[in-house]
Amino acid sequence: MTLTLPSPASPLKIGTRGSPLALAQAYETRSRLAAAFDLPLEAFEIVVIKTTGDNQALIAADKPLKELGGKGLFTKEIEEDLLSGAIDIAVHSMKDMPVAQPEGLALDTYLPREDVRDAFISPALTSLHELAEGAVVGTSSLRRRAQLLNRRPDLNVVEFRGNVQTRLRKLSEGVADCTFLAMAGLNRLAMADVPANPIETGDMLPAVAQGAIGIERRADDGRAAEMLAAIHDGETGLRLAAERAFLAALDGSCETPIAGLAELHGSTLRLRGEVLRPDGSESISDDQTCPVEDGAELGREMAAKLLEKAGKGFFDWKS
Ligand SMILES: NCc1[nH]cc(CCC(=O)O)c1CC(=O)O
Repeated sequence: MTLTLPSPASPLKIGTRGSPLALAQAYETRSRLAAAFDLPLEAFEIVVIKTTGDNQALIAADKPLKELGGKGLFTKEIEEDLLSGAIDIAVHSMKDMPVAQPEGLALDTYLPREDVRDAFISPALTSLHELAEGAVVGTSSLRRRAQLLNRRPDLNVVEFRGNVQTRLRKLSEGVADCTFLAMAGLNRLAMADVPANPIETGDMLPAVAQGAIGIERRADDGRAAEMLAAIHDGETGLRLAAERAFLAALDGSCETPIAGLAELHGSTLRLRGEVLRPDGSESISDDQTCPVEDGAELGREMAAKLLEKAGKGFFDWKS
């Protein structure tokens, strides 16, 4: 098959949200594609798409994101633009992507994964272990909140949202002693001046797919499929297959505290998974290995095992 490559006259349209992190990820995708096919950057057009999530997050800046409404809050408009042909590919943080895509779309290309760890961010402290009794921690992530309270029931968790600058300002105002972000985002934005220290995965298991960029396309677009295959990272693909199968079998949404991480050691895949009660009162976890090609199966098995241990109502909020 001969591929009609994009050109400055007929560029490949790359859709993305407009946040600094989303743009950095779109630029990375563009440079990898340009390098793989020896094309000028002008053969690609970055199309910024405003999503319902972006609008609502601006309007209701203090509300927990989970109260702003349903699945696909940050992806609906982008996927509509893919299906209509307004864009050709879309770049996403895989951590924010539902486990299944709408009919007609495929999401199976991943760039090499960044640091998977969470970052501990504090102007005064360098690690979780330095937090004093009763310290105030700021996060809007249900997973991080539940994990923190599970290990440290004495901590006070306050709702914390916004970009890095907003969070740093809140910290300097004394609103909280620390906050958390993904190392991946900080690294991609080259935010060297942020007081961030990585948290080892044994202390805080990351979200499924944290640090991974995924690229979505129309399932029947042969050109996009072939171009994306050239920049796909197979190792990230194997790891996400295990993690996303785990998440899918748990029926996880962004409203359930779930953590999962797959790592490759030669031909062996190690999968760690954790589910927590939203209030942090209970954590159930597992740590297993399998041959690399069996990761998805292990993910499903681990999910079934954890769900059985958890029992009904485990994810319900206690009032
Ligand atoms: N939910 C927001 C989100 N989605 C992806 C990242 C960071 C980058 C990544 O994990 O790929 C973040 C912010 C954060 O958790 O700090």
